[in-house]
Amino acid sequence: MADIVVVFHSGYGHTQRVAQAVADGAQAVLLQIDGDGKLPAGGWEMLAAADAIIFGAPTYMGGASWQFKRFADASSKVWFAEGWRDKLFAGFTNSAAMNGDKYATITYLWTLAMQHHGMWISQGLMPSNNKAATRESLNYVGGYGGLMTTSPTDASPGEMSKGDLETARAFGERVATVASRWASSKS
Ligand SMILES: Cc1cc2nc3c(=O)[nH]c(=O)nc-3n(C[C@H](O)[C@H](O)[C@H](O)COP(=O)(O)O)c2cc1C
Repeated sequence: MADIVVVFHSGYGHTQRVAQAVADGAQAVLLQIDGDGKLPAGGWEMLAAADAIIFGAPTYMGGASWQFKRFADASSKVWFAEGWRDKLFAGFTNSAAMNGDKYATITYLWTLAMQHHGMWISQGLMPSNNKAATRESLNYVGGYGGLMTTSPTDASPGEMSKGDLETARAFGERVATVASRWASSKS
């Protein structure tokens, strides 16, 4: 089985819930960036050992939270040594508005993966975009480049859409499937 790490920041717990669902689907380890933008002890080593890294950040003011960006900037040390070259990457974001400029965050996560010479895994589910679709349908938010989920500003993490969490789980499963194919093609 591939070694997958979900590295994420969450200011108020919503993105954390999504991260948990992604990790459940991918059978991945969770690595939380703290309120100062730092990883716990051993975090960089976990990332170095991973076959696939899934980035997660809430969308704040049309981009990733500053704590995630601090982590990203700190990864420049890894970048110098090309330490993440040819790893698999994927990304997700949660925000309050259905659009809310989430795609800007996904684009940033993709750019970070590209700077590290990585391979990007897309969201992988068709959107639920017909009249029969409901808020709890899979990929109702309609992401392609990465997983996008939505929680209204007055909703607690416990009130997140079950459909979004199922979508997150399916996204995690996709990363695990691709990662195991990738690992077997290298051996
Ligand atoms: C500083 C700040 C900026 C935000 N900017 C956006 C935004 O640009 N678009 C949006 O849809 N929601 C925005 N939101 C709402 C958050 O994305 C939303 O509450 C999200 O669930 C927070 O995730 P978290 O609980 O993991 O921190 C913003 C929230 C904060 C606190």
